[in-house]
Amino acid sequence: YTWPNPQLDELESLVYDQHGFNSRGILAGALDPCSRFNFGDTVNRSNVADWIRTAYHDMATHNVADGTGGLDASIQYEQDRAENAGNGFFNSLRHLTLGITRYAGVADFIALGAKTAIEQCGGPKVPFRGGRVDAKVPNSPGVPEPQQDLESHIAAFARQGFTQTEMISLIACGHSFGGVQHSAFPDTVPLPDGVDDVSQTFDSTPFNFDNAIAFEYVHGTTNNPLVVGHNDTTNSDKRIFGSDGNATMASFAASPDLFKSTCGTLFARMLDTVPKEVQLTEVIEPLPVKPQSVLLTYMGDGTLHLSGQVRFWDTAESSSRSAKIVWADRAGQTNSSYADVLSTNANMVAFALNDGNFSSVWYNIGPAATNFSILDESAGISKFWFEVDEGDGSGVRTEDQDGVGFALQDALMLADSSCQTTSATLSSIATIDIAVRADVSPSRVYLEYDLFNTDSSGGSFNSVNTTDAQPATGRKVAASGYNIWTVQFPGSALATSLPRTVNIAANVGDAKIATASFTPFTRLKQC
Ligand code: HEM
Repeated sequence: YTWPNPQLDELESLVYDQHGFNSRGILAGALDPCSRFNFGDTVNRSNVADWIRTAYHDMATHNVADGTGGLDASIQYEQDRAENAGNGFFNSLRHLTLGITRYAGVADFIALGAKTAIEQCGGPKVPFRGGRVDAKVPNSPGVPEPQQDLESHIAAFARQGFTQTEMISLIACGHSFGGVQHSAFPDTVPLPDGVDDVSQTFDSTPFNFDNAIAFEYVHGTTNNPLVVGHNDTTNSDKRIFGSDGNATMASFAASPDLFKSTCGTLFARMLDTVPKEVQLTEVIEPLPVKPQSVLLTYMGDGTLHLSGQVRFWDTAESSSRSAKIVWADRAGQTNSSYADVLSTNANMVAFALNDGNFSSVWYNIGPAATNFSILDESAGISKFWFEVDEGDGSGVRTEDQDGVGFALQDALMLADSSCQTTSATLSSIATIDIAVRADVSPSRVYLEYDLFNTDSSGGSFNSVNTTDAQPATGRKVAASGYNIWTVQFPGSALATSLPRTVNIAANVGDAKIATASFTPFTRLKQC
Protein backbone atom coordinates (compact mmCIF):
# COMPACT_ATOMS: atom_id res chain seq x y z
CA TYR A 1 0.00 0.00 0.00
CA THR A 2 1.00 3.62 -0.27
CA TRP A 3 1.71 5.74 2.83
CA PRO A 4 -0.20 7.55 4.29
CA ASN A 5 -3.17 5.30 5.03
CA PRO A 6 -4.17 5.70 8.70
CA GLN A 7 -5.78 2.26 9.05
CA LEU A 8 -3.09 0.30 7.21
CA ASP A 9 -0.32 2.35 8.87
CA GLU A 10 -1.69 1.42 12.29
CA LEU A 11 -2.15 -2.26 11.41
CA GLU A 12 1.35 -2.38 9.92
CA SER A 13 2.80 -1.05 13.18
CA LEU A 14 0.81 -3.52 15.26
CA VAL A 15 2.06 -6.40 13.14
CA TYR A 16 5.69 -5.40 12.61
CA ASP A 17 6.80 -3.03 15.42
CA GLN A 18 7.07 -5.83 17.97
CA HIS A 19 10.40 -5.52 19.79
CA GLY A 20 12.84 -2.70 20.50
CA PHE A 21 12.52 0.96 19.57
CA ASN A 22 8.93 2.15 18.99
CA SER A 23 7.58 -1.32 19.70
CA ARG A 24 3.90 -1.53 20.55
CA GLY A 25 4.71 -4.07 23.28
CA ILE A 26 1.08 -5.01 23.79
CA LEU A 27 1.29 -8.22 21.76
CA ALA A 28 4.80 -9.68 21.71
CA GLY A 29 5.57 -8.12 25.08
CA ALA A 30 2.97 -10.37 26.73
CA LEU A 31 4.43 -13.48 25.07
CA ASP A 32 7.96 -13.05 26.31
CA PRO A 33 8.76 -15.73 27.32
CA CYS A 34 6.20 -17.96 25.60
CA SER A 35 5.34 -19.57 28.94
CA ARG A 36 4.21 -16.21 30.29
CA PHE A 37 0.77 -16.17 31.91
CA ASN A 38 -0.59 -12.88 33.23
CA PHE A 39 -3.46 -14.25 35.30
CA GLY A 40 -2.40 -16.48 38.19
CA ASP A 41 -0.04 -19.40 38.63
CA THR A 42 -1.87 -22.47 37.30
CA VAL A 43 0.89 -24.74 36.03
CA ASN A 44 1.03 -25.03 32.23
CA ARG A 45 -1.28 -22.16 31.45
CA SER A 46 -0.05 -19.44 29.11
CA ASN A 47 -1.20 -16.33 27.29
CA VAL A 48 -0.08 -17.90 24.01
CA ALA A 49 -2.50 -20.85 24.32
CA ASP A 50 -5.37 -18.70 25.56
CA TRP A 51 -5.05 -16.24 22.68
CA ILE A 52 -5.09 -19.02 20.04
CA ARG A 53 -8.08 -20.77 21.64
CA THR A 54 -9.91 -17.43 21.89
CA ALA A 55 -9.51 -16.84 18.15
CA TYR A 56 -10.78 -20.34 17.32
CA HIS A 57 -13.82 -20.13 19.59
CA ASP A 58 -14.73 -16.68 18.25
CA MET A 59 -14.47 -17.98 14.66
CA ALA A 60 -16.19 -21.33 15.32
CA THR A 61 -19.71 -19.85 15.13
CA HIS A 62 -19.25 -19.24 11.39
CA ASN A 63 -21.84 -20.69 9.04
CA VAL A 64 -20.62 -20.96 5.44
CA ALA A 65 -24.18 -21.49 4.20
CA ASP A 66 -25.56 -18.13 5.29
CA GLY A 67 -22.31 -16.24 5.90
CA THR A 68 -23.11 -15.44 9.53
CA GLY A 69 -20.70 -15.62 12.45
CA GLY A 70 -16.93 -15.83 12.25
CA LEU A 71 -14.09 -13.89 13.81
CA ASP A 72 -16.06 -10.84 14.94
CA ALA A 73 -15.40 -10.52 18.68
CA SER A 74 -18.85 -11.93 19.48
CA ILE A 75 -16.96 -14.11 21.99
CA GLN A 76 -17.24 -11.02 24.23
CA TYR A 77 -20.95 -11.88 24.62
CA GLU A 78 -20.72 -15.70 24.59
CA GLN A 79 -18.60 -16.49 27.61
CA ASP A 80 -21.38 -17.91 29.76
CA ARG A 81 -22.00 -20.76 27.28
CA ALA A 82 -20.91 -24.29 28.22
CA GLU A 83 -19.06 -24.51 24.89
CA ASN A 84 -16.81 -21.67 26.13
CA ALA A 85 -15.78 -23.23 29.45
CA GLY A 86 -12.88 -21.72 31.39
CA ASN A 87 -11.62 -18.19 32.00
CA GLY A 88 -9.18 -18.10 29.07
CA PHE A 89 -11.48 -15.88 27.00
CA PHE A 90 -11.98 -13.36 29.79
CA ASN A 91 -8.23 -13.20 30.44
CA SER A 92 -7.38 -12.84 26.76
CA LEU A 93 -9.96 -10.11 26.18
CA ARG A 94 -8.78 -8.16 29.21
CA HIS A 95 -5.41 -7.87 27.56
CA LEU A 96 -6.29 -7.77 23.86
CA THR A 97 -8.84 -4.95 24.20
CA LEU A 98 -6.27 -2.56 25.75
CA GLY A 99 -5.00 -1.23 22.43
CA ILE A 100 -8.21 -0.90 20.39
CA THR A 101 -8.59 2.23 18.27
CA ARG A 102 -10.80 3.43 15.44
CA TYR A 103 -8.42 1.54 13.12
CA ALA A 104 -8.28 -1.85 14.87
CA GLY A 105 -11.17 -3.15 16.97
CA VAL A 106 -11.48 -6.12 19.29
CA ALA A 107 -11.86 -8.69 16.47
CA ASP A 108 -8.71 -7.45 14.73
CA PHE A 109 -6.90 -7.62 18.08
CA ILE A 110 -8.11 -11.21 18.66
CA ALA A 111 -6.71 -12.12 15.23
CA LEU A 112 -3.50 -10.14 15.83
CA GLY A 113 -3.07 -11.82 19.22
CA ALA A 114 -3.34 -15.29 17.72
CA LYS A 115 -1.07 -14.46 14.77
CA THR A 116 1.57 -12.94 17.03
CA ALA A 117 1.34 -15.83 19.50
CA ILE A 118 1.76 -18.43 16.75
CA GLU A 119 4.73 -16.67 15.14
CA GLN A 120 6.48 -15.52 18.33
CA CYS A 121 6.37 -19.04 19.76
CA GLY A 122 7.83 -21.08 16.94
CA GLY A 123 4.92 -21.39 14.55
CA PRO A 124 4.53 -20.62 10.87
CA LYS A 125 4.16 -17.16 9.38
CA VAL A 126 0.47 -16.27 9.27
CA PRO A 127 -0.36 -13.56 6.72
CA PHE A 128 -2.48 -10.87 8.38
CA ARG A 129 -5.43 -8.91 7.00
CA GLY A 130 -7.28 -6.27 9.04
CA GLY A 131 -10.70 -4.69 8.87
CA ARG A 132 -12.76 -7.10 10.98
CA VAL A 133 -16.00 -5.64 12.31
CA ASP A 134 -16.97 -6.16 15.94
CA ALA A 135 -20.35 -7.79 16.58
CA LYS A 136 -22.63 -6.09 19.10
CA VAL A 137 -24.57 -9.25 19.97
CA PRO A 138 -23.78 -12.97 20.34
CA ASN A 139 -23.79 -15.32 17.32
CA SER A 140 -25.58 -18.68 17.15
CA PRO A 141 -23.76 -21.26 19.29
CA GLY A 142 -21.60 -23.88 17.58
CA VAL A 143 -18.16 -24.40 19.15
CA PRO A 144 -17.38 -28.15 19.18
CA GLU A 145 -17.19 -29.79 22.63
CA PRO A 146 -15.13 -32.84 23.59
CA GLN A 147 -18.04 -35.07 24.62
CA GLN A 148 -19.71 -34.81 21.18
CA ASP A 149 -19.36 -37.63 18.64
CA LEU A 150 -17.26 -37.70 15.48
CA GLU A 151 -20.22 -37.06 13.16
CA SER A 152 -21.16 -33.85 14.93
CA HIS A 153 -17.52 -32.68 14.86
CA ILE A 154 -17.27 -33.34 11.10
CA ALA A 155 -20.56 -31.46 10.65
CA ALA A 156 -19.43 -28.54 12.85
CA PHE A 157 -16.19 -28.09 10.89
CA ALA A 158 -18.07 -28.38 7.57
CA ARG A 159 -20.36 -25.58 8.77
CA GLN A 160 -17.25 -23.52 9.60
CA GLY A 161 -15.85 -24.22 6.10
CA PHE A 162 -13.30 -26.98 6.80
CA THR A 163 -13.10 -30.56 5.42
CA GLN A 164 -12.47 -33.59 7.62
CA THR A 165 -8.73 -33.56 6.82
CA GLU A 166 -8.61 -29.83 7.55
CA MET A 167 -10.42 -30.48 10.84
CA ILE A 168 -7.81 -33.04 11.92
CA SER A 169 -5.04 -30.65 10.88
CA LEU A 170 -6.42 -27.47 12.45
CA ILE A 171 -7.05 -29.18 15.79
CA ALA A 172 -3.52 -30.61 15.76
CA CYS A 173 -2.18 -27.12 14.95
CA GLY A 174 -4.14 -25.53 17.81
CA HIS A 175 -3.45 -28.30 20.30
CA SER A 176 0.28 -27.91 19.70
CA PHE A 177 -0.23 -25.28 22.44
CA GLY A 178 -1.72 -25.52 25.92
CA GLY A 179 -3.83 -28.17 27.57
CA VAL A 180 -7.03 -28.97 29.44
CA GLN A 181 -7.68 -27.49 32.85
CA HIS A 182 -9.20 -29.41 35.72
CA SER A 183 -11.41 -26.48 36.77
CA ALA A 184 -12.97 -26.16 33.30
CA PHE A 185 -13.16 -29.92 32.56
CA PRO A 186 -13.22 -31.76 35.92
CA ASP A 187 -14.46 -35.00 34.30
CA THR A 188 -11.52 -35.06 31.88
CA VAL A 189 -8.60 -33.95 34.05
CA PRO A 190 -8.39 -35.18 37.66
CA LEU A 191 -7.01 -32.92 40.38
CA PRO A 192 -3.82 -34.15 42.02
CA ASP A 193 -3.45 -33.66 45.77
CA GLY A 194 -2.13 -30.39 47.04
CA VAL A 195 -2.98 -28.03 44.18
CA ASP A 196 -6.01 -25.82 43.47
CA ASP A 197 -6.05 -26.41 39.73
CA VAL A 198 -3.96 -28.04 37.04
CA SER A 199 -3.70 -28.01 33.26
CA GLN A 200 -2.77 -31.32 31.58
CA THR A 201 -1.00 -30.48 28.35
CA PHE A 202 -1.72 -31.80 24.84
CA ASP A 203 1.97 -32.51 24.24
CA SER A 204 5.30 -32.19 26.04
CA THR A 205 5.99 -28.71 24.55
CA PRO A 206 2.83 -26.70 25.41
CA PHE A 207 4.34 -23.23 25.01
CA ASN A 208 5.87 -23.69 21.58
CA PHE A 209 4.67 -24.72 18.18
CA ASP A 210 6.14 -27.99 16.92
CA ASN A 211 4.92 -31.36 15.67
CA ALA A 212 5.24 -33.04 19.10
CA ILE A 213 1.42 -33.15 19.22
CA ALA A 214 1.51 -35.52 16.22
CA PHE A 215 4.81 -37.30 16.96
CA GLU A 216 3.77 -38.28 20.49
CA TYR A 217 0.29 -39.32 19.32
CA VAL A 218 1.65 -41.55 16.54
CA HIS A 219 4.39 -43.03 18.73
CA GLY A 220 2.05 -43.85 21.62
CA THR A 221 3.83 -41.56 24.08
CA THR A 222 1.13 -38.89 24.22
CA ASN A 223 -0.34 -37.59 27.46
CA ASN A 224 -3.02 -35.59 25.57
CA PRO A 225 -6.05 -35.58 27.92
CA LEU A 226 -8.37 -35.65 24.89
CA VAL A 227 -6.64 -38.85 23.63
CA VAL A 228 -5.69 -40.87 26.71
CA GLY A 229 -8.20 -39.33 29.15
CA HIS A 230 -9.68 -41.88 31.59
CA ASN A 231 -13.13 -40.73 30.44
CA ASP A 232 -13.36 -42.03 26.86
CA THR A 233 -16.47 -39.91 26.15
CA THR A 234 -14.36 -36.75 26.13
CA ASN A 235 -11.50 -38.26 24.08
CA SER A 236 -12.41 -36.13 21.05
CA ASP A 237 -8.85 -35.75 19.73
CA LYS A 238 -8.53 -39.56 19.74
CA ARG A 239 -11.69 -40.00 17.64
CA ILE A 240 -10.82 -37.11 15.30
CA PHE A 241 -7.09 -37.82 14.82
CA GLY A 242 -7.91 -41.50 14.13
CA SER A 243 -10.82 -40.80 11.81
CA ASP A 244 -8.74 -41.23 8.62
CA GLY A 245 -6.76 -44.20 9.91
CA ASN A 246 -4.15 -41.78 11.35
CA ALA A 247 -2.96 -40.86 7.84
CA THR A 248 -2.90 -37.10 8.46
CA MET A 249 -1.30 -37.35 11.90
CA ALA A 250 1.32 -39.81 10.59
CA SER A 251 2.28 -37.35 7.85
CA PHE A 252 2.70 -34.58 10.44
CA ALA A 253 4.70 -36.85 12.76
CA ALA A 254 7.04 -37.64 9.88
CA SER A 255 7.50 -34.06 8.67
CA PRO A 256 7.80 -30.98 10.89
CA ASP A 257 7.92 -28.87 7.72
CA LEU A 258 4.67 -30.28 6.34
CA PHE A 259 3.00 -29.69 9.70
CA LYS A 260 4.27 -26.12 9.89
CA SER A 261 3.24 -25.13 6.36
CA THR A 262 -0.18 -26.80 6.69
CA CYS A 263 -0.79 -24.93 9.95
CA GLY A 264 0.30 -21.63 8.38
CA THR A 265 -2.39 -21.99 5.71
CA LEU A 266 -5.13 -23.18 8.06
CA PHE A 267 -4.45 -20.64 10.82
CA ALA A 268 -4.67 -17.86 8.20
CA ARG A 269 -8.01 -19.22 6.98
CA MET A 270 -9.22 -19.45 10.57
CA LEU A 271 -8.37 -15.78 11.23
CA ASP A 272 -9.86 -14.65 7.91
CA THR A 273 -13.19 -16.43 8.46
CA VAL A 274 -15.51 -13.46 8.98
CA PRO A 275 -19.19 -12.65 8.45
CA LYS A 276 -19.92 -12.35 4.72
CA GLU A 277 -20.53 -8.57 4.74
CA VAL A 278 -17.04 -7.88 6.14
CA GLN A 279 -14.40 -6.83 3.62
CA LEU A 280 -10.89 -7.53 4.90
CA THR A 281 -7.89 -5.38 3.88
CA GLU A 282 -5.05 -6.61 1.72
CA VAL A 283 -2.39 -8.72 3.48
CA ILE A 284 -0.36 -6.24 5.55
CA GLU A 285 3.25 -6.33 4.36
CA PRO A 286 5.97 -4.25 6.03
CA LEU A 287 6.68 -0.94 4.30
CA PRO A 288 10.41 -0.86 3.39
CA VAL A 289 10.54 2.82 4.41
CA LYS A 290 7.87 3.94 6.85
CA PRO A 291 7.39 7.47 8.16
CA GLN A 292 5.62 7.66 11.51
CA SER A 293 4.10 10.49 13.55
CA VAL A 294 4.99 13.00 10.85
CA LEU A 295 3.63 16.35 12.00
CA LEU A 296 3.89 19.97 11.00
CA THR A 297 3.75 22.63 13.70
CA TYR A 298 2.87 26.24 12.91
CA MET A 299 5.40 28.44 14.71
CA GLY A 300 3.94 31.90 13.93
CA ASP A 301 7.39 33.26 13.04
CA GLY A 302 7.32 32.52 9.34
CA THR A 303 8.37 28.89 9.76
CA LEU A 304 6.79 25.45 10.11
CA HIS A 305 8.54 22.69 12.04
CA LEU A 306 8.47 19.22 10.50
CA SER A 307 8.97 16.41 13.01
CA GLY A 308 8.58 12.66 13.00
CA GLN A 309 10.44 9.44 12.50
CA VAL A 310 11.14 7.01 9.71
CA ARG A 311 11.81 3.27 9.92
CA PHE A 312 14.08 1.51 7.47
CA TRP A 313 12.89 -2.10 7.49
CA ASP A 314 15.35 -4.99 7.39
CA THR A 315 18.30 -2.65 7.73
CA ALA A 316 21.26 -2.84 10.08
CA GLU A 317 22.85 0.07 11.93
CA SER A 318 25.72 1.58 9.98
CA SER A 319 27.98 4.48 10.92
CA SER A 320 28.91 5.04 7.27
CA ARG A 321 25.29 5.62 6.20
CA SER A 322 24.00 9.14 5.73
CA ALA A 323 20.33 9.78 5.14
CA LYS A 324 18.46 12.92 4.16
CA ILE A 325 14.87 14.03 3.98
CA VAL A 326 14.02 16.04 0.85
CA TRP A 327 10.74 17.77 0.13
CA ALA A 328 8.70 19.61 -2.48
CA ASP A 329 6.94 22.84 -1.59
CA ARG A 330 3.21 23.52 -1.71
CA ALA A 331 3.43 24.19 -5.45
CA GLY A 332 5.25 20.89 -6.02
CA GLN A 333 8.61 22.58 -6.74
CA THR A 334 11.95 21.37 -5.44
CA ASN A 335 14.88 23.54 -4.39
CA SER A 336 18.33 22.63 -3.10
CA SER A 337 17.44 24.18 0.26
CA TYR A 338 14.46 21.83 0.71
CA ALA A 339 16.49 19.13 2.46
CA ASP A 340 17.69 18.20 5.94
CA VAL A 341 19.57 15.44 7.72
CA LEU A 342 18.02 12.44 9.45
CA SER A 343 19.58 11.49 12.77
CA THR A 344 19.68 8.27 14.73
CA ASN A 345 21.33 6.77 17.78
CA ALA A 346 22.17 3.36 19.19
CA ASN A 347 18.77 2.99 20.87
CA MET A 348 16.78 3.38 17.69
CA VAL A 349 16.95 -0.26 16.64
CA ALA A 350 13.96 -2.59 16.42
CA PHE A 351 13.25 -6.26 15.82
CA ALA A 352 10.37 -8.21 14.36
CA LEU A 353 9.28 -11.67 15.51
CA ASN A 354 11.60 -14.66 15.31
CA ASP A 355 13.68 -13.41 12.48
CA GLY A 356 17.10 -14.20 13.82
CA ASN A 357 19.47 -11.37 13.02
CA PHE A 358 16.78 -9.28 11.40
CA SER A 359 16.60 -5.64 12.51
CA SER A 360 15.21 -2.28 11.54
CA VAL A 361 16.69 1.16 12.22
CA TRP A 362 14.73 4.31 12.99
CA TYR A 363 15.76 7.88 12.21
CA ASN A 364 14.42 11.19 13.49
CA ILE A 365 13.62 13.95 11.01
CA GLY A 366 16.14 16.76 11.52
CA PRO A 367 19.43 17.04 13.37
CA ALA A 368 19.84 15.21 16.69
CA ALA A 369 19.97 18.50 18.60
CA THR A 370 16.38 19.42 17.66
CA ASN A 371 14.66 16.46 15.99
CA PHE A 372 12.79 18.69 13.59
CA SER A 373 13.37 20.37 10.25
CA ILE A 374 12.55 24.03 9.64
CA LEU A 375 10.39 24.91 6.62
CA ASP A 376 9.55 28.29 5.18
CA GLU A 377 5.88 28.91 5.96
CA SER A 378 5.24 30.73 2.68
CA ALA A 379 6.71 27.85 0.64
CA GLY A 380 5.06 25.05 2.63
CA ILE A 381 5.28 21.37 1.74
CA SER A 382 3.31 18.90 -0.39
CA LYS A 383 5.40 15.73 -0.16
CA PHE A 384 8.75 14.42 1.01
CA TRP A 385 11.08 11.52 0.30
CA PHE A 386 14.45 10.24 1.41
CA GLU A 387 17.93 9.98 -0.05
CA VAL A 388 20.18 7.36 1.48
CA ASP A 389 23.92 6.95 0.91
CA GLU A 390 25.32 3.76 2.45
CA GLY A 391 28.83 5.22 2.16
CA ASP A 392 30.03 2.06 0.41
CA GLY A 393 30.46 3.57 -3.05
CA SER A 394 27.09 2.30 -4.29
CA GLY A 395 25.78 5.85 -4.65
CA VAL A 396 22.66 7.60 -3.43
CA ARG A 397 19.41 5.63 -3.25
CA THR A 398 16.09 7.47 -3.44
CA GLU A 399 13.21 6.14 -1.31
CA ASP A 400 10.06 7.74 -2.67
CA GLN A 401 7.42 4.97 -2.91
CA ASP A 402 8.19 4.36 -6.58
CA GLY A 403 8.11 8.03 -7.49
CA VAL A 404 4.91 8.95 -5.68
CA GLY A 405 6.66 10.45 -2.66
CA PHE A 406 5.17 10.63 0.83
CA ALA A 407 2.26 13.08 0.69
CA LEU A 408 1.81 15.64 3.48
CA GLN A 409 -0.86 18.35 3.61
CA ASP A 410 0.05 21.77 5.03
CA ALA A 411 -3.48 23.26 5.13
CA LEU A 412 -4.12 22.27 8.74
CA MET A 413 -1.79 21.74 11.68
CA LEU A 414 -1.24 22.19 15.39
CA ALA A 415 0.03 25.66 16.35
CA ASP A 416 2.97 26.09 18.70
CA SER A 417 0.96 28.61 20.75
CA SER A 418 -1.07 25.71 22.21
CA CYS A 419 -0.51 25.80 25.95
CA GLN A 420 -1.77 24.96 29.40
CA THR A 421 -2.26 27.19 32.44
CA THR A 422 -1.16 25.89 35.80
CA SER A 423 -2.35 28.34 38.33
CA ALA A 424 -2.67 27.68 42.05
CA THR A 425 -5.96 29.54 42.17
CA LEU A 426 -7.57 28.74 38.83
CA SER A 427 -8.13 25.19 37.70
CA SER A 428 -5.86 24.44 34.77
CA ILE A 429 -7.10 25.15 31.24
CA ALA A 430 -5.62 23.62 28.09
CA THR A 431 -5.80 25.73 24.94
CA ILE A 432 -5.31 23.90 21.68
CA ASP A 433 -4.50 26.23 18.80
CA ILE A 434 -4.88 25.09 15.22
CA ALA A 435 -3.40 26.84 12.18
CA VAL A 436 -5.50 26.78 8.99
CA ARG A 437 -4.03 28.01 5.70
CA ALA A 438 -5.76 31.26 4.73
CA ASP A 439 -6.75 30.10 1.23
CA VAL A 440 -8.74 27.24 2.77
CA SER A 441 -12.23 28.09 4.03
CA PRO A 442 -13.32 25.28 6.31
CA SER A 443 -16.92 25.03 7.49
CA ARG A 444 -15.71 23.22 10.58
CA VAL A 445 -12.36 22.69 12.37
CA TYR A 446 -12.26 20.10 15.14
CA LEU A 447 -10.30 17.66 17.26
CA GLU A 448 -11.09 13.96 16.79
CA TYR A 449 -10.13 11.63 19.63
CA ASP A 450 -10.68 7.99 20.48
CA LEU A 451 -12.43 6.95 23.67
CA PHE A 452 -12.42 3.47 25.20
CA ASN A 453 -15.91 2.29 26.22
CA THR A 454 -17.54 -0.73 27.81
CA ASP A 455 -21.13 -1.67 27.02
CA SER A 456 -23.69 -3.06 29.48
CA SER A 457 -22.78 -6.65 28.54
CA GLY A 458 -19.10 -6.11 29.26
CA GLY A 459 -18.03 -5.73 25.63
CA SER A 460 -15.28 -3.21 24.85
CA PHE A 461 -15.53 -0.77 21.96
CA ASN A 462 -13.86 2.38 20.71
CA SER A 463 -15.76 5.55 19.88
CA VAL A 464 -14.50 8.66 18.13
CA ASN A 465 -15.47 11.91 19.83
CA THR A 466 -15.10 15.38 18.37
CA THR A 467 -14.83 18.88 19.84
CA ASP A 468 -15.15 21.92 17.57
CA ALA A 469 -12.64 24.76 17.47
CA GLN A 470 -13.63 28.39 16.80
CA PRO A 471 -11.86 31.03 14.70
CA ALA A 472 -9.58 33.26 16.82
CA THR A 473 -9.60 36.08 14.30
CA GLY A 474 -7.89 38.59 16.54
CA ARG A 475 -4.85 36.36 16.94
CA LYS A 476 -3.82 36.18 13.29
CA VAL A 477 -0.13 36.98 12.92
CA ALA A 478 0.18 39.85 10.46
CA ALA A 479 1.83 38.72 7.22
CA SER A 480 1.21 35.06 8.04
CA GLY A 481 -0.57 32.90 5.51
CA TYR A 482 -2.42 31.05 8.28
CA ASN A 483 -5.45 31.77 10.48
CA ILE A 484 -5.72 30.51 14.06
CA TRP A 485 -8.64 28.46 15.35
CA THR A 486 -8.78 27.52 19.00
CA VAL A 487 -10.50 25.18 21.46
CA GLN A 488 -10.23 24.97 25.24
CA PHE A 489 -10.49 21.99 27.56
CA PRO A 490 -10.23 21.69 31.32
CA GLY A 491 -6.62 20.69 32.00
CA SER A 492 -7.84 17.39 33.45
CA ALA A 493 -9.22 16.37 30.02
CA LEU A 494 -5.65 15.94 28.77
CA ALA A 495 -5.30 12.88 30.97
CA THR A 496 -8.89 11.60 30.89
CA SER A 497 -10.35 12.10 27.42
CA LEU A 498 -7.41 12.95 25.19
CA PRO A 499 -4.66 10.45 25.99
CA ARG A 500 -5.47 8.02 23.16
CA THR A 501 -5.42 8.64 19.40
CA VAL A 502 -5.99 12.37 18.70
CA ASN A 503 -5.88 14.31 15.44
CA ILE A 504 -7.04 17.61 13.97
CA ALA A 505 -9.59 17.61 11.16
CA ALA A 506 -11.43 20.16 9.02
CA ASN A 507 -14.34 20.00 6.62
CA VAL A 508 -13.72 21.95 3.43
CA GLY A 509 -16.63 21.76 1.02
CA ASP A 510 -17.39 18.04 0.74
CA ALA A 511 -13.83 17.07 1.62
CA LYS A 512 -12.24 16.31 4.96
CA ILE A 513 -8.60 17.13 5.68
CA ALA A 514 -6.90 15.60 8.70
CA THR A 515 -3.52 15.55 10.33
CA ALA A 516 -1.83 12.32 11.38
CA SER A 517 -2.80 11.23 14.85
CA PHE A 518 -0.60 12.29 17.72
CA THR A 519 -0.52 12.57 21.49
CA PRO A 520 0.95 16.04 21.98
CA PHE A 521 -0.92 17.01 25.07
CA THR A 522 1.37 15.34 27.55
CA ARG A 523 3.92 17.97 26.64
CA LEU A 524 1.87 21.15 26.24
CA LYS A 525 3.95 24.13 27.28
CA GLN A 526 2.88 26.61 29.96
CA CYS A 527 0.76 29.58 28.86
C1 HEM B 1 -13.44 -30.66 17.97
C2 HEM B 1 -12.75 -29.54 18.13
C3 HEM B 1 -12.13 -29.15 19.43
C4 HEM B 1 -12.39 -29.58 20.69
C5 HEM B 1 -13.45 -30.58 21.14
C6 HEM B 1 -11.48 -28.90 21.57
C7 HEM B 1 -11.45 -29.07 22.93
C8 HEM B 1 -10.62 -28.40 23.80
C9 HEM B 1 -10.66 -28.48 25.23
C10 HEM B 1 -11.63 -29.32 26.03
C11 HEM B 1 -9.71 -27.68 25.72
C12 HEM B 1 -9.37 -27.35 27.19
C13 HEM B 1 -9.78 -25.93 27.53
C14 HEM B 1 -9.51 -25.53 28.95
O1 HEM B 1 -9.21 -26.38 29.79
O2 HEM B 1 -9.61 -24.32 29.27
C15 HEM B 1 -9.02 -27.10 24.61
C16 HEM B 1 -7.95 -26.26 24.70
C17 HEM B 1 -7.36 -25.64 23.65
N1 HEM B 1 -7.79 -25.67 22.33
FE1 HEM B 1 -9.20 -26.92 21.58
N2 HEM B 1 -10.68 -28.08 20.84
C18 HEM B 1 -11.04 -28.20 19.54
C19 HEM B 1 -10.49 -27.51 18.47
C20 HEM B 1 -9.50 -26.56 18.57
C21 HEM B 1 -8.99 -25.79 17.47
C22 HEM B 1 -9.43 -25.93 16.01
C23 HEM B 1 -8.04 -24.96 17.97
C24 HEM B 1 -7.18 -23.91 17.29
C25 HEM B 1 -6.84 -23.95 16.02
C26 HEM B 1 -7.95 -25.21 19.40
C27 HEM B 1 -7.07 -24.60 20.26
C28 HEM B 1 -6.96 -24.86 21.62
C29 HEM B 1 -5.91 -24.34 22.47
C30 HEM B 1 -4.74 -23.44 22.05
C31 HEM B 1 -6.17 -24.83 23.75
C32 HEM B 1 -5.34 -24.59 25.02
C33 HEM B 1 -5.91 -23.54 25.92
C34 HEM B 1 -5.14 -23.39 27.23
O3 HEM B 1 -4.16 -24.11 27.44
O4 HEM B 1 -5.53 -22.54 28.03
N3 HEM B 1 -8.86 -26.18 19.73
N4 HEM B 1 -9.60 -27.54 23.44
